[in-house]
Amino acid sequence: MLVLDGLSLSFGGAPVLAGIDLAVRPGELVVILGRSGCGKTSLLRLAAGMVGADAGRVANGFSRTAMVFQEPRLLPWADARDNAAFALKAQGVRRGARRAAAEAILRRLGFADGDLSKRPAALSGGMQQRVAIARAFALKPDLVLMDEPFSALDVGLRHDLQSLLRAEVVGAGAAALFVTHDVTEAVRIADRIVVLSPRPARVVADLPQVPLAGASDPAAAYEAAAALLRHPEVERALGAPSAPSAPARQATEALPLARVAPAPGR
Ligand SMILES: Nc1ncnc2c1ncn2[C@@H]1O[C@H](COP(=O)(O)OP(=O)(O)OP(=O)(O)O)[C@@H](O)[C@H]1O
Repeated sequence: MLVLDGLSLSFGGAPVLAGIDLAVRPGELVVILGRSGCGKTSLLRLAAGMVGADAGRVANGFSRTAMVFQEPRLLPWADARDNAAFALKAQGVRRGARRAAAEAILRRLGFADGDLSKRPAALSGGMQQRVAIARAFALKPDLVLMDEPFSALDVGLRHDLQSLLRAEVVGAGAAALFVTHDVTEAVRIADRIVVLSPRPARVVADLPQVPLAGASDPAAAYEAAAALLRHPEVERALGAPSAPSAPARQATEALPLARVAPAPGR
């Protein structure tokens, strides 16, 4: 289990996180949802042990933690296969075995023969991000920390990878802590959605969900997102307008979604 206990953090005296309590259990995908700049990445970096908190503590009982960042952070001189195999090298896995493992994951992520030996400069942004995801999954992590990993991808690929994340990571019994500001993404993948307030971030809602990734009805995610936004504390935290009267609410039902969710094809 990963336990974040009373985490507080400031930058230059300005509070960013104000007493965050959160637990992530094996087999659970927890989404952290909050407005841009509210402190989501900072919280993930604390969870990863990359920075220390001003107060509180992080207890990580998982044995293999992998992280996927917003940007791919690939080695420019190494091809896709070697980049995806990189973390296995540090674990002492032999070259042939680690390249085979990396290749298998890259193929599941949609890589064709000709792409496996391309260097990052010859890959699209979406392909580079898939290499970064393969690098994390190759470790067979029991905890994955993901910082808006799909935000640069087109909507079809994003949906494929959301389903794959649930199947490969959560389906294998691992846990994931996933940061996003996209409400529809949150309802597609989450077992629980933890909503943060604007700076300084506090947990304002911690809501169980039935994840919709792979659901055949594309409208289901929008309906679930709209339902989430009807929680007053969620609506306030995500910056939607204050609760309108019933007739006004009907007239503007789609408006908060347009503000917090990416436009189709982004
Ligand atoms: N190293 C740093 N030094 C000073 N301020 C920082 C540092 N890192 C983050 N901040 C500030 O802390 C606040 C929270 O940043 P953070 O990146 O955690 O937010 P976020 O919710 O992940 O944002 P986004 O959704 O835009 O990625 C921001 O105001 C940011 O400018």
